[in-house]
Amino acid sequence: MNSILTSAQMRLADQHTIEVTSIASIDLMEQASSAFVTAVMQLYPDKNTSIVVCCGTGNNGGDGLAIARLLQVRGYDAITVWIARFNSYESDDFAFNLSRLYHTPIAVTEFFPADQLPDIHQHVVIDALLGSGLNKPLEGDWLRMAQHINQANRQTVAVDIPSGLRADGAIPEGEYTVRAHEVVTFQRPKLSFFFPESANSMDAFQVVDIGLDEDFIESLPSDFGLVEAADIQRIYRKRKPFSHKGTYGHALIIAGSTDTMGAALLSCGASLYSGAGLTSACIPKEGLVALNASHPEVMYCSWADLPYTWGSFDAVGIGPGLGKACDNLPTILTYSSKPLVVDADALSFLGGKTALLKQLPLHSILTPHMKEYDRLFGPHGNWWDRVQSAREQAVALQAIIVLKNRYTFIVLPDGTVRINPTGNPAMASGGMGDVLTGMLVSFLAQGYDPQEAAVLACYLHGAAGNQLVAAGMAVVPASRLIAELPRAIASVGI
Ligand SMILES: NC(=O)C1=CN([C@@H]2O[C@H](COP(=O)(O)OP(=O)(O)OC[C@H]3O[C@@H](n4cnc5c(N)ncnc54)[C@H](OP(=O)(O)O)[C@@H]3O)[C@@H](O)[C@H]2O)[C@@H](O)CC1
Ligand SMILES: Nc1ncnc2c1ncn2[C@@H]1O[C@H](COP(=O)(O)OP(=O)(O)O)[C@@H](O)[C@H]1O
Ligand SMILES: [K+]
Repeated sequence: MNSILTSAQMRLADQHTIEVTSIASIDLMEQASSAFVTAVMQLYPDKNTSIVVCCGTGNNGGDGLAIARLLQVRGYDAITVWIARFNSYESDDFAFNLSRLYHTPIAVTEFFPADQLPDIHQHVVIDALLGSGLNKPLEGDWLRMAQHINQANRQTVAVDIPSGLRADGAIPEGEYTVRAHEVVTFQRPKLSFFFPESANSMDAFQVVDIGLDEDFIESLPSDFGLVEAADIQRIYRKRKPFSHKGTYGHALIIAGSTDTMGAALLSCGASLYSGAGLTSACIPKEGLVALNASHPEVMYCSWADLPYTWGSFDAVGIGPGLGKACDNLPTILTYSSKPLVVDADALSFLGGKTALLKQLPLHSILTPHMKEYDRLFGPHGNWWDRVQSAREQAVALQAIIVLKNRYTFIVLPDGTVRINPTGNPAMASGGMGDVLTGMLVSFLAQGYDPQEAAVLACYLHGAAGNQLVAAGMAVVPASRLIAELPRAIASVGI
């Protein structure tokens, strides 16, 4: 897992690297700038590309100056530098890099507050105005400069972070930032990149290694970690040669109603294709023909039989398309001591029912999307607040909260958060969450503990979607994703 640092921790890592490895801070800036330039050269290999580098006077601006020089050394001849001299401050490394720039043919123009900014004719803008040192919203000349860059509507690449975007904390609605097509960020992604509000500031990011001390970074206490393929390799257990259906557990999906039987079928299919030894469906009887036609492997369990058969299930999920039958949830909670997966209608049913929420078996998995989350725990004005609230709720309920979005936040009972990187907009269609629920129940049934099951299911769900997009699909229906699950699992190990 890749820990994600706050900007204060990033500064610590910066200082630590300088002290321990005896690298001078100016050389660290050079390493960062060189890594940035390598990324830019891949984005714009044509060395005739005209580029304007817009620099502040702190270390982000210092990076910008070094980037301009290094691009020129690597053969890019159409480089212009603008410096925003909007106050008297300049960092030492900025000043040093400015003196280096005067030995090059690069044209440097400094803008003071009263100056008019010329039109931007260049093909690419490199945004090095402000970085992780941002401590207030853009205003005055800084705001005008950011607006000028955005209005030029050129290809914009931000150094470390789009100027004006904060690295962590709530992103207030309407906060103005430079709008970057690509962010080349140093060493670790910034936490704010994973919040939907950052979509106003950036389309994509890539992380470049600038040589900070990785052991030190990983030793810092971090509440947020990015799930990596290596985590999935570590968690996933290969199927054994002498195993049989009993080895992989019995999953029960309680779902569906007359009008929403498809949700139940999708969950059951996902359980089956994720490898549960047996999958049973507790659905309204009128869904049986459809169930047998779509997934003949799945068995049926009636509501009347549930109290007697409950002990035979290794994991239970409840909620997709369940409708009115949610009224049975209080009874179900009296049966269960094992963790449940609670989704969709069952989550809405639990909204505001604090006493019932507290009856959930320990380490149950709740899988709300944003609206379901707010229905459960009250409205939140932004994603930062929602995630902080989910951390408190996960600790209070000793539950795992899978807060679904482009980047799903898997919030663990100790209040720490795992961020799932996989998935894509081709998956943004109805039924996708029902598939995730089936996968979660399946992995629980196979004996993964709830935290492992949550990480595994979210990662493989998105990985299956990514595989289908890579194979040429622009849209991925949920039923198609199910069929891809075995291949996504195979990519981890057969
Ligand atoms: N950490 C690392 O690993 C490495 C980091 N590196 C680079 O350093 C960057 C961080 O640099 P940094 O700390 O000098 O801050 P930076 O963003 O340039 O701001 C400077 C000054 O701006 C001011 N200011 C703030 N907000 C403002 C606003 N809204 N409007 C107006 N002014 C505002 C504020 O001054 P104040 O207002 O407090 O007087 C602040 O002091 C980082 O993003 C990366 O690019 C790499 O070189 C090497 C490795
Ligand atoms: N743009 C996207 N990028 C990544 N994952 C997505 C995207 N859109 C949807 N998903 C995933 O699809 C699922 C949607 O869940 P949900 O909204 O509950 O769907 P439904 O209720 O229709 O079954 C979540 O797991 C979410 O992470
Ligand atoms: K920047």
